[in-house]
Amino acid sequence: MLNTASAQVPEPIRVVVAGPNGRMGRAMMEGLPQQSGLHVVGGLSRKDDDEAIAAVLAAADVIVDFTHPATSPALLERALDAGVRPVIGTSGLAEEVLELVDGKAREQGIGAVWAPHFRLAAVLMIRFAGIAARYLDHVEIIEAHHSTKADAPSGVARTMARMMRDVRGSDFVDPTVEKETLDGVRGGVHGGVRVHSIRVPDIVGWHEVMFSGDQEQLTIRHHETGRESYVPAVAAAVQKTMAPGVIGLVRGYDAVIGLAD
Ligand SMILES: NC(=O)C1=CN([C@@H]2O[C@H](COP(=O)(O)OP(=O)(O)OC[C@H]3O[C@@H](n4cnc5c(N)ncnc54)[C@H](OP(=O)(O)O)[C@@H]3O)[C@@H](O)[C@H]2O)C=CC1
Ligand SMILES: O=C(O)C1=N[C@H](C(=O)O)C[C@H](O)C1
Repeated sequence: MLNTASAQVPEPIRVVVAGPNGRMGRAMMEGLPQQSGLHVVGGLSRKDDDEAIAAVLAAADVIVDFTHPATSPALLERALDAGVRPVIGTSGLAEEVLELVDGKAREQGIGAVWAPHFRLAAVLMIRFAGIAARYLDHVEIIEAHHSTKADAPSGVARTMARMMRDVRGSDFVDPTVEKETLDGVRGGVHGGVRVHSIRVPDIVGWHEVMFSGDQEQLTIRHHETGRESYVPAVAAAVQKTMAPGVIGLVRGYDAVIGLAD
């Protein structure tokens, strides 16, 4: 005899996608409905008025945000006030915004996820760079993206520069160039880490971290070729925000998947 009590199917998680017409938004709108346990209820665009935003948020459990640092903070705040859990991929957000998300999520007793990169190999690159930063005195980051990317440097480059400076506990050695014959030629700098941003058509994402020690160099490189593979990772982050006991902001895709040290 069928035991109907144990055959209950859980309700799907209702997801709204911010920026559904952007490159990442399109990938989410196409891919997330295929993910088990998820139901995409709609998208939120800058064109939507207050009423439309309120209606979509009222029908959602989670908001997936790959938009722009100018508009993302207000939308995230609004979503959190409505009790909707954010999964944030937008780059260029200030630390204060992430702290606000964490605080509001805790107030509401709900989860949230932010990740500078939602790909496994990218997370490994960030981890490996953190290890090498403890031992090698010189490092520079080169990142390349499509020419329509809004921000520079990439969120990942910024995150890695800060993280490497933090694990080292002091600035990296940043050699002085006696005469720069082109303004800005040495890139941006954080904690002695030089960061160089390349913008050309048709590159999805490319990061290289180049360390130098004593008569030796170490290069860690990540290169991605498409956006479809973000979908299962973002779906895992959506699930994470809903997991029992997850309250406040979970930082990094490594924390979402419980990557072992
Ligand atoms: N964490 C990660 O793993 C990844 C993060 N990203 C980040 O996700 C974000 C989106 O990337 P991508 O999809 O390539 O970007 P797109 O420019 O293709 O799309 C962004 C969308 O955001 C919306 N938007 C809201 N506010 C603004 C604004 N002020 N200016 C421009 N667009 C705005 C637009 O939609 P509308 O007009 O409908 O509102 C637009 O379609 C970026 O910050 C990027 O760095 C990208 C890939 C991976
Ligand atoms: O804009 C992109 O495309 C990407 N942005 C993220 C970043 O700024 O680090 C991550 C990835 O490199 C793709």
